[in-house]
Amino acid sequence: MTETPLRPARIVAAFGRSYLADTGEGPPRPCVARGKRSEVVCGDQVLLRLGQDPAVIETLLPRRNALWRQDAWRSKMFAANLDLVLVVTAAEPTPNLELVGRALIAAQSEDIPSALVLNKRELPGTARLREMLQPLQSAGYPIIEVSARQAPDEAAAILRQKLDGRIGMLIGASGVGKSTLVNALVPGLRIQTQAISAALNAGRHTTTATRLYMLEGLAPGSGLLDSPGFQAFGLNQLSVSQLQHAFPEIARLNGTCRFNNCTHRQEPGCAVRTAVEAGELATSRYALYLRVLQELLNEAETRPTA
Ligand SMILES: Nc1nc2c(ncn2[C@@H]2O[C@H](COP(=O)(O)OP(=O)(O)OP(=O)(O)O)[C@@H](O)[C@H]2O)c(=O)[nH]1
Ligand SMILES: [Zn+2]
Repeated sequence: MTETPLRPARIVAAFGRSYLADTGEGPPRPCVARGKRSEVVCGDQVLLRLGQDPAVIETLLPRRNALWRQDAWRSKMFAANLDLVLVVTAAEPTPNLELVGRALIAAQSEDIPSALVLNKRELPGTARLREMLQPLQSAGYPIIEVSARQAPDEAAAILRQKLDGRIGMLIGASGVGKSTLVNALVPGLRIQTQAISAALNAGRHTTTATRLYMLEGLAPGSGLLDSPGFQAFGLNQLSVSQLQHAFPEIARLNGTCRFNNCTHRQEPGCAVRTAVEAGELATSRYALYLRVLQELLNEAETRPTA
């Protein structure tokens, strides 16, 4: 018996151990992973064996990057091979800058470029929000102002430009307007979502499935990854040096502290603390660095030794 050849494909939906893969031809194909462990995530590039239903993922190709989500118990990888993370904020509900800061750490530590999307720009609280985002802008993150409700076509046009040739993900606290933006960006979203649920054969539970919507009319491979119900990033897998690298304004000072392995806490001759004291590095950002650092150190202490 001759085996059908392998086809490269991209995972566009993941739910439990059921997947949909886009081969670039026809609708996405239902497929399953070989072996027991489900280690395939949305955005993964794979080699598919067609000719059976569901198709079989024979090979998982190396990932360029990955993002982890955190639940009460553990960090779990949920997306891979991203080119852009768009962190959405708005003046209402009360901005969650902690989530914004942590999203930027997750993206930056994996070398995924990110930008801030300030949605609901017509709200009176926007001027204040701009001030709050100032430290992030100084650190180098661009800010894109849109109004998904009042000017959806304009918002879509601006974001489509950013997504041309890229796979992007929208991240933000509940109520900032992510669904409104996804709806503006992906025509026929509801129909696509229903088709995905039907193909995954998992019914209404798929509302929590991570999905990748390929965007028409842009360079091939442009898409938007949607991860509903997303709560918090898993950052516990980071090393201290990865964390330092994840703050552009701290990474810039790399090598200028007295000690090579400076953690930027109490060490004498710390260039980072000097910059904070001089007002050159935002105290809010330094405080976030210290909080996440402490979490990593606590985690390392409780981690069972292999
Ligand atoms: N004023 C204003 N309201 C907006 C804008 N964009 C979205 N909204 C409203 O904000 C509310 C929340 O929007 P959603 O798109 O559901 O927000 P979400 O981020 O998807 O929220 P979750 O589903 O809870 O994660 C809705 O009432 C939207 O109509 C905007 O540009 N201006
Ligand atoms: Zn230091």
